[in-house]
Amino acid sequence: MNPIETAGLTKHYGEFPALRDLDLEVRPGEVFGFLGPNGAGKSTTIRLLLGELRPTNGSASVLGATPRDVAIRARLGYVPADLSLWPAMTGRQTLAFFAKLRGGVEATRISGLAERLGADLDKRVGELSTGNRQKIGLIAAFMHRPDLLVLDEPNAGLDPLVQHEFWAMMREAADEGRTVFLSSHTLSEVERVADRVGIIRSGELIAVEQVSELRRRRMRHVELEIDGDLPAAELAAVDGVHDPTVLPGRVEFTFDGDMAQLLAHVTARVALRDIHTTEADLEDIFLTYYQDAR
Ligand SMILES: Nc1ncnc2c1ncn2[C@@H]1O[C@H](COP(=O)(O)OP(=O)(O)OP(=O)(O)O)[C@@H](O)[C@H]1O
Repeated sequence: MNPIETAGLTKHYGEFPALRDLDLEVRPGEVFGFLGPNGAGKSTTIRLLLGELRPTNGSASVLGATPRDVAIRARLGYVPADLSLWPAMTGRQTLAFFAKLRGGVEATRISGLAERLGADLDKRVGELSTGNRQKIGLIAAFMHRPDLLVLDEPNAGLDPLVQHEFWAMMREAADEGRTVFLSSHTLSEVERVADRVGIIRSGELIAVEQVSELRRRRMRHVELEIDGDLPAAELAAVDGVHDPTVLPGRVEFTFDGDMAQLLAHVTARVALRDIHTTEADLEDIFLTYYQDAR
């Protein structure tokens, strides 16, 4: 049984379809990146998986149970997008409270995580900065070594050093056979830690890929300096050309096709003066998925 499985999972807010027909399998021991821009439906999916929302249609199974089953609570670690803690409690008191709910956590486990993240456990939570408060949320999610971690855009406000430590914590959890479901709108983050990525847009899952496959399909930015006219429509007709921009004496586009074929096509029409290519990053691949889906 996979730690997360959904079938036709759908959520409407009134008339508005925030999530449509989601079929998803997240496997044991993987970090699954759930990637999409603001408003794509990531938090809605997560709240359905946690039983905070009821689906309009379809179903979800989490750790082999229905999301509302309280028996799975202790095996879950959750960091919500809008983490709210008790402002008057210190980090230490907050974590002690959560530890109790989860049947106890060794003090050394908590202090070890606090040290890794540089968390201040003695300040009142209400007096902490956003990033420092987030660290308390992360410790609460990781400290009882849950089978499934559900993290909704968890790196909010974390500085780069802390982010690295947090990525290492996710990797370690997965290496121990636990599963991480990580929602993010940053492809570079997901690329670093995830094994597979699901890309969601306007409530629809548009692709699920191995990160290695995303990299293999990595695009290039191509810039051609030319003499003559090369209309965008003609360029767009070449296999692998995306988003051509035509400027005076220059055309630019992203490209994942056959370079020889491209050059033959171009030189048959205009004089080619220079070529610049740079490897596009995963953000561009991400955009391409969106464009393809549109
Ligand atoms: N309670 C609600 N009532 C009505 N519409 C909602 C509600 N919650 C979310 N939505 C809408 O559903 C869509 C998906 O929202 P959701 O919060 O799931 O997106 P998200 O991918 O998590 O975005 P973000 O990256 O900004 O957190 C958005 O268009 C949002 O405005």
